[in-house]
Amino acid sequence: MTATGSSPASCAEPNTKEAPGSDTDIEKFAAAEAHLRNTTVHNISWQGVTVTVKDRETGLPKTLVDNVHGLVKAGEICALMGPSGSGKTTLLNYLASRPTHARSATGSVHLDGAPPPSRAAFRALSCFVEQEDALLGALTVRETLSFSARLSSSTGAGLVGSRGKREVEARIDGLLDAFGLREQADALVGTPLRKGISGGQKRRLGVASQLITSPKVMFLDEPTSGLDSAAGWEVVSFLRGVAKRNNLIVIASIHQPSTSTFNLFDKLLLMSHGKTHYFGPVSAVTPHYESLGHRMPLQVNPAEFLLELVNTDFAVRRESAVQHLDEMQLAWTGSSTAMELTAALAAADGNSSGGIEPDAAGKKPSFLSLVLTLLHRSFVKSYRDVVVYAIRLAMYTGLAIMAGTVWLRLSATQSSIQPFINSIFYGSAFMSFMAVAYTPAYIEDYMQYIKEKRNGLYGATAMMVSNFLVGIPYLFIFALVFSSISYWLTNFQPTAQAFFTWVLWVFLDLLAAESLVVLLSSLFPSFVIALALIAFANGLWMCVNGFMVPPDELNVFYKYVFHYWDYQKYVFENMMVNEFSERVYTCATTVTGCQCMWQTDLADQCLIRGQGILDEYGYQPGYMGKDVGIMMGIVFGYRLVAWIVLKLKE
Ligand SMILES: Nc1ncnc2c1ncn2[C@@H]1O[C@H](COP(=O)(O)OP(=O)(O)OP(=O)(O)O)[C@@H](O)[C@H]1O
Repeated sequence: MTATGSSPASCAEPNTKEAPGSDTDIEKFAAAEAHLRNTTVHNISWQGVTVTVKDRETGLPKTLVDNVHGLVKAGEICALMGPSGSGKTTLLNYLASRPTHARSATGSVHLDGAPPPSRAAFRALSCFVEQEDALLGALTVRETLSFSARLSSSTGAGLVGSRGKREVEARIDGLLDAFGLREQADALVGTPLRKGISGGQKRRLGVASQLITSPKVMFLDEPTSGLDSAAGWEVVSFLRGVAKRNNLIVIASIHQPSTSTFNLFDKLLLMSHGKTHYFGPVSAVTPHYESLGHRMPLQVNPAEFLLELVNTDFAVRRESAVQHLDEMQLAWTGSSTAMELTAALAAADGNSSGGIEPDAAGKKPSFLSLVLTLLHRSFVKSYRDVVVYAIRLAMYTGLAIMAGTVWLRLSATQSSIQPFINSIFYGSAFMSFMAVAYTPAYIEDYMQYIKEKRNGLYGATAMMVSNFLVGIPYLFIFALVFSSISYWLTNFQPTAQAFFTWVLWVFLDLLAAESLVVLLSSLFPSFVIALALIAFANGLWMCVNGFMVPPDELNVFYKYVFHYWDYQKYVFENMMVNEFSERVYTCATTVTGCQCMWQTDLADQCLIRGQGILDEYGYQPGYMGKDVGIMMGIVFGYRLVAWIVLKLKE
């Protein structure tokens, strides 16, 4: 194993730092990185990888990756490079055993010359770092690693149970040091409202959090995209250090690395139009092209030079450019480097020691332990990230003050009856509507879930259960705060029982509204689309809940298609029953005598029995238990469909 961290050459990059991976580094990190050491997988090889999709436009087969071979040994870091659309991500997904959305995908991927015993075994031995690695902004750097360890399907959780917390802490400290994040350990990752660590540090944290599960093979999709050259160099340099010290295999697609970042890689797979144009040592790529008559000018970034050579997108005369590209590709297949690769592949297959099984050390955490860890993580996020609940609490408090002061101290007279009804409708509908503010926080959790699901950490059930449970106390607090202010200011029926019944219905309203947000945001995890759909759904529920058009008047389509499973119907109906079923209102007295707008059995006493108002809507008391059951059913239904959506997206 060599330790040759290159120093950066360009002046835009830190030239005082040395890339980790030196002999002193190996000693320094020996103990802290013991868990990362790869003694199991000696190489990964792939042969004849061909991925074909159904062309979106023509419907005809389109080959994205065409008969690609390669071999990367333990301790090597390989760059997958090529112009945009050359098939890098597709190949990376195929190698990492992830979905490629292909019509057909063929070819073999071997570990130490033999196919892995199963997809699950391969995944346990490897990890994939996404291009936009989702991190939770409200967690600190150390917490991010700690939760990854606790959720991890291999070693992390096993350690928490068996070898203890200290061992996990030691691993986390080791990773913080290895990725230069020790000083940021207690810094927040960063939310839109609270600045956190830099983009490069986030990327390093994303890589480190995948390493906590001790993978032997790492796949990274453009780990430097969106970073400046200095930050990009640091990411690859730290990665190289860890790979060298621990004999890991690293394969990373990379867009346009700077010279010094490019030189950190040991091997290069250069692709264009899905085909291999070069696979071999980085140091031999310029000689290869020189032998084809393409001398690299001095002072030119080799990566840029190579990308320009194999890119036909901007060619003035495209046909001749494509023809020239084909000739270069043909020249590669006949080159000595290609022959060496063929021989190395044959040797690797010849030395096969049978399928490699992942270490048995790590146990999968139990479902309960996963849910508790997710609850803990969501709880930390809930009180630290104001977007999750604090802003909503402020909003609901503002809404309560506004509603309470607009409908201020209504009296039990007939002129207050319509304002009472309006207030009931407005409060319940608006509370539901404002649940839309939960969308960004949920989409962040969703993205995190997708990433962690792909890495085999936990599934849809653990996600849905923990998400549901963590919201309950907050929603109850919202309901209590909103009701405590608006109920008494408005002067709804002033009894404790009526008040707590009211709180219950506001709580159920919020529970259903948040479940609707979860469902629609799971279906369309894009803020704008989810927002539009949630607003539309709320608009629909408001129209058909019985306030705008009394249920008996509602046309049959809306009544039978939407009204009965509109959760706002049950909230509105029960709040109306709560206010009117046991209250009596005075009629107006004029010079001509008593004038009652609602005629009830109390008209001769110049009073209106509240039930008379309920009769107009067809509402009767005594159905609260049943209606609570229906509300729970609707909440459960939303969650169930959201769970199915998450399952299908797996
Ligand atoms: N079903 C499809 N029909 C047509 N083209 C497709 C289809 N699926 C993928 N492609 C195209 O195939 C090409 C290969 O995609 P891939 O993401 O693997 O390339 P890439 O080299 O990683 O590109 P980039 O560097 O831009 O991420 C892209 O141009 C993509 O748009």
